[in-house]
Amino acid sequence: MSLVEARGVGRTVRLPDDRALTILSGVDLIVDEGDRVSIVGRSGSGKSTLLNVLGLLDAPNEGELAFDGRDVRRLGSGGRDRMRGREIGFVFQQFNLLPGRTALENVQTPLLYSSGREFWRRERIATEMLERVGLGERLTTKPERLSGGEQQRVAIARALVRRPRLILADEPTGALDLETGASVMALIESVADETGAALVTITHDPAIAARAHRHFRLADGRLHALDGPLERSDATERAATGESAVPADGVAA
Ligand SMILES: Nc1ncnc2c1ncn2[C@@H]1O[C@H](COP(=O)(O)OP(=O)(O)OP(=O)(O)O)[C@@H](O)[C@H]1O
Repeated sequence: MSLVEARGVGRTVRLPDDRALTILSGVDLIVDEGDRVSIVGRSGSGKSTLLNVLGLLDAPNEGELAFDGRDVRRLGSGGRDRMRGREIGFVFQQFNLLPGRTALENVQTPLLYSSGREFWRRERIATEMLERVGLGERLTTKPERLSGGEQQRVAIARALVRRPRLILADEPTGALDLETGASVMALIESVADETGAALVTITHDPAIAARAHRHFRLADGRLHALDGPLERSDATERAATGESAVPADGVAA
């Protein structure tokens, strides 16, 4: 069974002058367990909106959206919040860490909404996750004293600490230099591999997009599959050599 199934999904918002703005239209996307999907597109094409819809943050006004076989519209807002907290992890360009809180406190935050063993063992679980991302020595360090790459590692640990089945990454390497970005991406992929999570990455960077198994482009709110799904080895080789499977502006001709 697919993890996420979006069929004919559309999202329209009402502007302050009462005009309607259609941001997404007729989007079909199926994401399976363990999938690696990249989405490119020009600024303003609707990428973040699509990620918010897939992450159950924004509701579609059209079409059907199912998560783990369940119709998201029937869940109600409490059910959507619980499903998001348990099953979905977000990684953003701007890390979004809580300032003034240690790395360990930041990573524990999602576990405050868990229950039972996960709740009571939250410090141990968060510590193990920080060790997993190579920050076992920085547990009590606050984000403002960490480098950009380290901050993103904390954010990754926080996103993945509940072992979500879907990871949604919005420009996860956008604030990092090329080398740090590639290592951060490799880290997200390896943790996703361990847990069998699906990974959907929005990026402007063709090398990051090429690391995925399936590639899409959003243009004017419509999602297009890019030609010829790349084999993993081919994608990795292209990423390593800087050769692009996706045009530099992220928009296919
Ligand atoms: N709630 C909203 N109300 C009004 N307009 C919105 C709203 N959300 C998004 N938009 C508009 O919809 C369009 C798509 O926004 P979105 O953030 O999804 O694009 P994007 O592809 O992620 O852009 P970027 O790459 O610049 O982050 C933009 O023109 C944006 O201004």
